[in-house]
Amino acid sequence: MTLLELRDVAVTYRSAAGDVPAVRGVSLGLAEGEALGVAGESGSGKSTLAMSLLRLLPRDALVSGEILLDGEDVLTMSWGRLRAVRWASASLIFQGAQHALNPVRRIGDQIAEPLRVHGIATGAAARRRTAELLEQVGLPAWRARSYPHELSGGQRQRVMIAMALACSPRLIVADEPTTALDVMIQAQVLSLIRSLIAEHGIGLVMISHDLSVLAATCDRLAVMYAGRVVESGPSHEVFGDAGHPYSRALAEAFPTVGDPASRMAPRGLGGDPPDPAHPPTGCSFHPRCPVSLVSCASEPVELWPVGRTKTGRTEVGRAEAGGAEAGRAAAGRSEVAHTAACVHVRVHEETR
Ligand SMILES: Nc1ncnc2c1ncn2[C@@H]1O[C@H](COP(=O)(O)OP(=O)(O)OP(=O)(O)O)[C@@H](O)[C@H]1O
Repeated sequence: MTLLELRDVAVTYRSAAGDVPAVRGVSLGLAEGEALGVAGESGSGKSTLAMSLLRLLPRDALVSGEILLDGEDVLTMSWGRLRAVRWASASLIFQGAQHALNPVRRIGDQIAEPLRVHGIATGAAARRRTAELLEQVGLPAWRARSYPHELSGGQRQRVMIAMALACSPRLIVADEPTTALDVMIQAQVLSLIRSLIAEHGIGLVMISHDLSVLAATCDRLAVMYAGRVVESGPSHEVFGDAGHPYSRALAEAFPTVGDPASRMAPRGLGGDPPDPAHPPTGCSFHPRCPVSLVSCASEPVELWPVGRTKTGRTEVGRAEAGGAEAGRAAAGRSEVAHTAACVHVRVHEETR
């Protein structure tokens, strides 16, 4: 069953220097208990998309489209309803979240806060639930009496995960949840997130610039470039056999988790990400694309079916036309490979 559905979501920030269209026409779906990774370079609009899911954007940001959580549009619900939905239905683990803990309050009190605010448990019941949550994230129950400065960065991030789980949400949005942690702790926290969402059947939207981390954690991946989803599909296909030249470059830019050989030669992406306030004409990726043609600078953007969810519903994303022609020009490749390399959004027929 569909838990979350984004339909043509667009976000534009207003600034003194002009409008910044940070997210442009994103349509994605997430089934119950499914994990979706959203990847892209800095400035591609990942965090903006994550924040929009819980309507946490600055008030002056212009948001359009629909964000349906269990069929209810987050963008149009009342503030009262939105407060109930945050934490109770959907919660957020954000970038560097472990620094967000209140330094002068005990861990247990902070974990119990959402339980109290949402009327789920108080007093002894809240203490029992807090102990249970600490144990679920691999910390001893006595840590409830600790202050944040008595914990390591990884332990603090575990506390944030416990807080996100407190009200038994159906969806967790995790924005770069392990970025501030060292590699060993990162792997432990990722494996914890993976096992908890599987155990509790929670849907996960995880944001990262690192496609390999997402591929190791998520069932499906969506790759963003200049505010658009340029490719989405099952993780093994998008990471292992990407259709869009940008997804390929992103996959090659990071070592594969668990493959030491790939650490030896991570290939960087050439050029800089575009300025979202002034995206390139035609295909946004064309100035950096290894297979672009002159026409890629002017070809219009078209709607293209990009995948099928578990429920069989077809997702619609935006394809950047012009790629097909570029593909035909790629010397020595078969027609199928041309299409795979250059139809900028591939059609993934998921058969699960
Ligand atoms: N409050 C804001 N006002 C104006 N522009 C903003 C605001 N927040 C983000 N932006 C701009 O929107 C674009 C997308 O930013 P966003 O943070 O969503 O990207 P990102 O992919 O998450 O990048 P990062 O990984 O660096 O966080 C960027 O150009 C950013 O400068």
